[in-house]
Amino acid sequence: MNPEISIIMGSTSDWETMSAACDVLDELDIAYEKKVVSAHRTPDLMFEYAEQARGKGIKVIIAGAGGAAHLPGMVAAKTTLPVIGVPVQSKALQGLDSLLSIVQMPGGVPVATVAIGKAGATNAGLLAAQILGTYKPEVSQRLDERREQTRQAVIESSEQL
Ligand SMILES: Nc1c(C(=O)O)ncn1[C@@H]1O[C@H](COP(=O)(O)O)[C@@H](O)[C@H]1O
Repeated sequence: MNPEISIIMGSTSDWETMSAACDVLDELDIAYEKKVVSAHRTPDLMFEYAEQARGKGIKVIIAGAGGAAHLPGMVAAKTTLPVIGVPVQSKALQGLDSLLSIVQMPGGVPVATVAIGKAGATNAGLLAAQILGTYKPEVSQRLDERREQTRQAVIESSEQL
């Protein structure tokens, strides 16, 4: 089965963060593809990738980048597939630069931006799954089960406090 979710990142150094999105999709048994694509370093590849994504059957793109994080916005400029942007934590500015580069898109070209770092990448995976869940009942059922596990874990942790 062709993957319906694409996870792209500006560098292999983003993997530590972006692997959290992959972990969630693995847990939910959702197929995805992952790739390093950079608006700055491989601009032609980035354009080609964004233009061809829909034709390949991709439904949602998760794009993570750090620093001058133009990748999510530039991909969003080349496709009307939903793009979820993950601000990777940078060394110099702790990811505030990444966040602001991704979140402040001009009107007309949205990027759904999540929080900085691994927790944001986890939520990006969940949000992508939730989008698939709007038309795939088996996915929304797995998401409901995961929510229930989270609820139970909080109750148990409270009892052990
Ligand atoms: N922000 C971007 C883009 C882009 O937006 O196209 N391409 C790479 N990068 C970011 O540069 C940081 C450092 O990359 P290196 O570790 O390879 O030097 C990474 O966080 C990457 O996402």
